[in-house]
Amino acid sequence: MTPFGTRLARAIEDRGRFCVGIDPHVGLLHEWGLSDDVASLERFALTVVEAVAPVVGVVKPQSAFYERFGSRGVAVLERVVEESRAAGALVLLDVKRGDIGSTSQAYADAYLDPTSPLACDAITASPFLGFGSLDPMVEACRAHGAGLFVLALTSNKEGPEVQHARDGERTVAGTVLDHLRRLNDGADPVGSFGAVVGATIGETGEDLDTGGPLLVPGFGAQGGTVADLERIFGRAARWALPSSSREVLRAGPDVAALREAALRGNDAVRGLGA
Ligand SMILES: O=c1ccn([C@@H]2O[C@H](COP(=O)(O)O)[C@@H](O)[C@H]2O)c(=O)[nH]1
Repeated sequence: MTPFGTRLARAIEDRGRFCVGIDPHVGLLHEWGLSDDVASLERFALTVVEAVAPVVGVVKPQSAFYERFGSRGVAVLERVVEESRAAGALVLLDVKRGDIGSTSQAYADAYLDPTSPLACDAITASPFLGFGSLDPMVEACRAHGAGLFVLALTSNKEGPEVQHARDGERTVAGTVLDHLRRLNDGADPVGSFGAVVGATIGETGEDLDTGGPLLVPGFGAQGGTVADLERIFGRAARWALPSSSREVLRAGPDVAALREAALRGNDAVRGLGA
């Protein structure tokens, strides 16, 4: 199986680095003239898929917005994953899983094993039960050519309390980034083990180049700009995936307008890391 990093490098080359979040917020359902029910969730999410999955490299559905409708919402998520992949986009499911190792194995089976109904190209994971607790997910990525994006420096204002905490010389975030560097060692052109680093984090002094990709939420609605990306990431931005949900989704429900918003985002970040 082709490693995720290789597939991602191709997707960036062919379609660009911009990642569109498919987050059916209740407020957006209403802005689109829809109700807060499963039929509307499906209409919203599949409209976004139709508009953006044929043109962007990566889409990022946020699992919470589907889970809140129970099993019927998860069935919609399954369609989002399947139809996005059929349209040629990689699917990075934002689900931020992490637990003791034996349960991490079940998460790996659920999202990273291609025989699962919810199999994706990559997922987000939380390392805060200890990086080693993610080993089953790491092994599943190696076995199935999937990718893992591990929280390191998140875009929310509460993140630094934990992520900037120090154990001797190293911060918690720095330790996460070191683990990722080890996992990506020797990968060419880029590894399959990414970090989640927000566009809103400001200066941290951390080395963000791990040899793997960087998922960069916080771009757009949370205030992150192209200038922030250039300042925070420098050369490491060559493997960055700036990600935006609400800012693109507000262009809907018109399919052409949504696609235009995604293409605009893609153009804005094309030259990063050059
Ligand atoms: O540090 C993080 C990690 C994940 N997210 C997720 O990204 C999107 C952001 O949505 P916007 O509408 O573009 O603000 C959302 O799904 C978050 O859960 C993040 O924002 N920050």
